Amino acid sequence: MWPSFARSALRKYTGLASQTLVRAMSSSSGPTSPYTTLSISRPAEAITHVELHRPEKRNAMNKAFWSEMVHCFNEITVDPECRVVVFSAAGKIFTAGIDLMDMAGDILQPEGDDTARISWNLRKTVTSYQETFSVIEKCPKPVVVAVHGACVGGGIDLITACDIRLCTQDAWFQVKEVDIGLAADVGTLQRLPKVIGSRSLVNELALTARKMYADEAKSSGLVSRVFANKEDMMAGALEMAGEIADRSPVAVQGTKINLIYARDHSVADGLNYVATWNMSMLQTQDVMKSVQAAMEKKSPKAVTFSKL
Ligand SMILES: CCC/C=C/C=C/C(=O)SCCNC(=O)CCNC(=O)[C@H](O)C(C)(C)COP(=O)(O)OP(=O)(O)OC[C@H]1O[C@@H](n2cnc3c(N)ncnc32)[C@H](O)[C@@H]1OP(=O)(O)O
Repeated sequence: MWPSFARSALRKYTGLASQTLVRAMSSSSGPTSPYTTLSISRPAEAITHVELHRPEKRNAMNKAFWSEMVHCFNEITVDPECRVVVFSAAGKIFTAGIDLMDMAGDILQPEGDDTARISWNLRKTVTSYQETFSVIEKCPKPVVVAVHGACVGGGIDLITACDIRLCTQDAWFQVKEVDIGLAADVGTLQRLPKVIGSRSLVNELALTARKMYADEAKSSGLVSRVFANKEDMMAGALEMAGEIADRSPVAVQGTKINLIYARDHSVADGLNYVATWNMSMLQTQDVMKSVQAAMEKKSPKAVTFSKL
């Protein structure tokens, strides 16, 4: 049975029976065309659910995955019906990271006639894999990621590119790359230090590949909430996504873009950027609508915002 807050959230956002949505959120039958590794659904208005869907291989990231993610998030970026994304995984765990069978050729036997060409091709491969997760960050719609079970290697690259991280009590996280002889190269080493406050802890995790469990993930700031089980987590993720979707998309998307800009620049540069941003965006009708609703003590849900 779903917790009461989840049932009320589900009713609030859709008016549909909660059990229908539970099924839509958590038991997709397989990948959604044109994808072979992702299942895409719309569990509630303005919310897109992206689910990793290779459960029999523990959602290992095969060749198809690396390009499907780029296609998927480019579509979401321009989809005016989507205001927020919930990202989760089907099956026993979140992900086992890179598919060690399918990807070995690209990494271990790169093509090219000489060292320069082999190196150049390998560089192109790495930068294209980086885009698989950078698209999450470049997408202006906030992404709430919900992790259960293991989140290994490439999984850390993925979740550190998301905006809000949730996990279950049984979740564990592992920066596994040193164990397979490489320096992580698709985002973990760049983003994890910006997520976790302790540089020492980041270094420890990346250099030893030790597992970090849910409680430490919470206390270190990797995740913001821990749930007893996956069902509760998906309800919590959907409720949070609903809170975001209720608000002005101009405000929400501008907030994501400015938070990421501020992370990567000085305070002075960030203030300059947001001043220029808001010299346009403050002119949106959404400000007047939102202020009026606040004055009338109405919730943002009561306001109709134009699509963006
Ligand atoms: C330029 C490249 C940038 C990217 C770099 C990324 C690097 C990384 O991701 S490093 C991390 C690599 N991953 C691993 O080392 C994890 C390996 N897997 C495991 O340790 C376990 O599978 C796991 C603890 C995650 C789950 O254990 P469980 O007992 O639940 O499952 P298994 O019986 O082990 O596996 C079930 C089937 O899934 C296949 N599988 C699991 N992981 C992978 C993988 N990483 N690659 C390919 N296939 C994987 C496993 O072979 C089983 O398949 P089958 O035998 O056909 O049933």
